[in-house]
Amino acid sequence: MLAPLTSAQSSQTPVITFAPEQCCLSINQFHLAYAGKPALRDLTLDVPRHRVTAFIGPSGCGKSTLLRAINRLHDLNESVSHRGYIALEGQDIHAPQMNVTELRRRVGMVFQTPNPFPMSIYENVAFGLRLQRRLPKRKRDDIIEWALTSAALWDEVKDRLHRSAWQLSGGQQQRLVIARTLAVQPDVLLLDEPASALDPISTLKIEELIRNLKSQLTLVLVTHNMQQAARVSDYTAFLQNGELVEFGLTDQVFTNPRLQRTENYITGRMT
Ligand SMILES: Nc1ncnc2c1ncn2[C@@H]1O[C@H](COP(=O)(O)OP(=O)(O)OP(=O)(O)O)[C@@H](O)[C@H]1O
Repeated sequence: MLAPLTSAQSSQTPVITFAPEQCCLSINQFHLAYAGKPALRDLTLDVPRHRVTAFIGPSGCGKSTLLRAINRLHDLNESVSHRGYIALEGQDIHAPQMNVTELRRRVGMVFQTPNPFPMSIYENVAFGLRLQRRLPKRKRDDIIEWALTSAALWDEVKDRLHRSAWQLSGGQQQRLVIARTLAVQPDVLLLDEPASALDPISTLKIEELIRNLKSQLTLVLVTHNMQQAARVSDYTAFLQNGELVEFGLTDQVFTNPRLQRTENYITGRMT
């Protein structure tokens, strides 16, 4: 497990800092408002590389807003204003020289409802690759097999790659969407409640996949499911009212939270 450099905790500004070589995303005093109404309040948080970090907290606390901020999905929403700093591998994501298309390749995002495109399984995974660069077919096929294998889907679809993606089950569709994201080799995968629309067996497959993927990239998971956060994440950030309340090792946050507010949420005394 990564050892934080510093762990200074107060009820106002909990801060855990990782060494630069351990830190993938660095969020510093980040504030975001919709039409002037704050959704994230001066949030400071480091996301460690090659680990799973869970964002938990009551509905409306700002979890999805923070995920969307990390790959600049708010750019087209004119009502959004923000200040502060988010860095990916030390680079300010809002710097003028930041290429947003390249940022979104490096920071993939998977949503609650599986959203395969209306095309074949093969073409879904090839989609981002085709936008990115021209590849010889052999090379493209290799990447598609690698991405589907990484998403634990290859064995189930290898004989029907050219059938419609919409013929897959919901759980398979979600793994296909993850394969599509992996194919362009992101550094970070943001998962916004990726299993909440799935049955228990598909949910366990997604959880196993998340645990396995951290050897390849950094994962951030938004979930309402406390057991899921405890099962798959290494670190947990608890947000409330747009503020970071507590951040620490998942084992510590779940078994020995520092703050009463965290304990109340985790034990279901606050929803
Ligand atoms: N596009 C938007 N325009 C205006 N307000 C928004 C928008 N999206 C979110 N909000 C508001 O920002 C706050 C944070 O919302 P957000 O969706 O990030 O919370 P959340 O923690 O992800 O909630 P949930 O767990 O219910 O998905 C809420 O008050 C919400 O109403």
